[in-house]
Amino acid sequence: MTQTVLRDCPAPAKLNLFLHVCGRRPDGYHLLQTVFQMVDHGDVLHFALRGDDRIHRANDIPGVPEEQDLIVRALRLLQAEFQRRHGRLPPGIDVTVEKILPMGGGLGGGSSDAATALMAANHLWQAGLDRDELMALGLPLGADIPFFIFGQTAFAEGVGEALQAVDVPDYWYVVIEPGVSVPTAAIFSAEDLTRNTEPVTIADFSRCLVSQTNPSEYGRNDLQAVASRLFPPVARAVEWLGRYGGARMTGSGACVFCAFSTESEADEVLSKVPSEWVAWKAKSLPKHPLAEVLQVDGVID
Ligand SMILES: C[C@@](CO)(OP(=O)(O)O)[C@H](O)COP(=O)(O)OP(=O)(O)OC[C@H]1O[C@@H](n2ccc(N)nc2=O)[C@H](O)[C@@H]1O
Ligand SMILES: Nc1ncnc2c1ncn2[C@@H]1O[C@H](COP(=O)(O)OP(=O)(O)O)[C@@H](O)[C@H]1O
Repeated sequence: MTQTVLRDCPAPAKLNLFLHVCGRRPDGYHLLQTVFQMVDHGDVLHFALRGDDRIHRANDIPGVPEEQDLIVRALRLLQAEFQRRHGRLPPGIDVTVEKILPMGGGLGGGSSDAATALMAANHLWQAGLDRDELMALGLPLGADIPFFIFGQTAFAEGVGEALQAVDVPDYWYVVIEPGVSVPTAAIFSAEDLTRNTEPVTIADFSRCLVSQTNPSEYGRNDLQAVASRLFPPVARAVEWLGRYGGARMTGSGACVFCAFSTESEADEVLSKVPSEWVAWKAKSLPKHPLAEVLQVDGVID
């Protein structure tokens, strides 16, 4: 084992270009259809092997105790799986997190951090899990984790774990953070949530893109009405950004996005965003950017 440090590992945000709730599993979890799109804005993680077997987050993240951090929990799961396969514990890891993404933003920050940690540690430890095995290991920690390990724009079904690659043209996205943190559970447990949207096919979505439909104008986000009712700043951000195109919420909120064909259009809208909100632009990423850092076949292409 030669490499002991992996620095500057990206953990990008995701946007749910649409999100339909099509039913419920017997255990109460909701069956979704969504298209996940990564964008070039996110957290940055650094990893260093330790002399002992401790998994340690080296910096504070306000509101996320180390023991509850999805990164720490994911690394412990992989450490245990390594022990099961190789009969010994791999070295511990110090993780440093540059936390950029807001929590409860619907950008999948915690899941993306955990996915990046799993891929980085699989590489550093030479643990030998293939992509499907890493995705299955991450799923119990968060439904978005398999997508980030899948590593490309995807049409997702089930709770988000049944993934198929889908081509979406490059767009520039303007994203508004409405300044509230939305707990996912509160949205899914709302009585007035739409839970019976008719299933669509990947071809329905792709056909719409061919006929020039902006990706944030296809379908809808079934979680948006409930989030807008419970968190009025979400409704205000949708209303404001909607003046410039098909604006909608990502995931269970709170962030709101709109797609633009050119960077200059995105810049123009960004310059007008009211100062009460944090806002940024990001370009779509067809592939996970960690691939360039790792350049390992079998983990991510
Ligand atoms: C909505 C999505 C869309 O990408 O993303 P976020 O907006 O959170 O980023 C995901 O499905 C978020 O999945 P996940 O990250 O596993 O959700 P959690 O926060 O663990 O879920 C909290 C609670 O919401 C409910 N829940 C969650 C997902 C789902 N498909 N059905 C549910 O009913 C469950 O009661 C669960 O205990
Ligand atoms: N590394 C992490 N980064 C962010 N949140 C984390 C992390 N680990 C655990 N969490 C928990 O996950 C919750 C959801 O955060 P996040 O994934 O960023 O938002 P969302 O699910 O809305 O996209 C947070 O409120 C926090 O309690």
